[in-house]
Amino acid sequence: MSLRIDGKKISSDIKEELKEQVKQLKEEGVSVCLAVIQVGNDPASSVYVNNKKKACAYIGIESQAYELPEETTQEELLALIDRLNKDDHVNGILVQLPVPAHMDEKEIIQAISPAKDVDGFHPQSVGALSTGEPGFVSCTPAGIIQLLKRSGISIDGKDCVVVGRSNIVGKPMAMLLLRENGTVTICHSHTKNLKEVCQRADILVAAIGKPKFFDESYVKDGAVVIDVGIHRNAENKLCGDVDYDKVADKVSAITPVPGGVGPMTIAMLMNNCVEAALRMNNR
Ligand SMILES: Nc1nc2c(c(=O)[nH]1)N[C@@H](CN(C=O)c1ccc(C(=O)N[C@@H](CCC(=O)O)C(=O)O)cc1)CN2
Ligand SMILES: [Mg+2]
Repeated sequence: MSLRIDGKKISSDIKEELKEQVKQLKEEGVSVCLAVIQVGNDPASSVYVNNKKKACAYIGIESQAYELPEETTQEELLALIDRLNKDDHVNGILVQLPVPAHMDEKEIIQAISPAKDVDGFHPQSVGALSTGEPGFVSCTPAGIIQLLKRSGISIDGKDCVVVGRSNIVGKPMAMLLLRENGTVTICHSHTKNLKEVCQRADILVAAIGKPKFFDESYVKDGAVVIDVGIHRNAENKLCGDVDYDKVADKVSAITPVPGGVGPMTIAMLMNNCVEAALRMNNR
């Protein structure tokens, strides 16, 4: 029997801890405020933005929602970000991704002040992660580290294989595992013998973006499997990059989809907002 890593439970524990911390900070006169910007009305994005607002309300973080029309120009969005960067009341700023095709995502991410970059997507935040300087860490990979730690899974000295090299998940994931003294391999579309590399993993992070790609032939007995994928089939049922039913019996621990990595993203966003307020108040 493998351990089913319960991201719902762990994220809810983290939110409880943050709620207590925010209550304490309020008593000391420190408030926490997150500005969430959505451009257009992509239905999935609207769900995520709504969940972020709900998490803020639960924890006691003020949220400011900016719901901008699809035809908003790059300049208009940059002007809003500039205004929020300069607003001392606002601790964290995020732009929900993806932005509409006519916008320049890179320029938008770079416009957010690194001090308020609670998504951890700014190049300065990414750079700080690799050099060990203080900075915000991308929420999904940070959440995965919490899932492992809070499940009593040690990373030190382990063979960690990350499949996927996106700026938001794969690359920061590799840096975080390295920071925890894992021996890290990053695989991608040009990797030769992907299966053999995955079979060596003590900890396999699947972020390839293909539904149920990883079956039991990719994992070694007793490995820990973290599934970052989220896919919806024709019947609206969710699945990950890992074929859970085929893999679960062979491994020591595995995250389900839904209810594994996904819920941690918002919990870690909330954590970064509190961290931003602490830093802005020199705590
Ligand atoms: N600015 C950002 N944009 C996007 C991010 C991000 O971190 N910052 N990540 C994703 C969307 N996202 C949060 O924004 C997100 C995705 C999924 C989940 C989640 O809890 N998933 C559930 C399933 C939910 C469902 O039913 O669809 C799970 O896996 O259990 C939370 C947040 C892209 N954009
Ligand atoms: Mg404040």
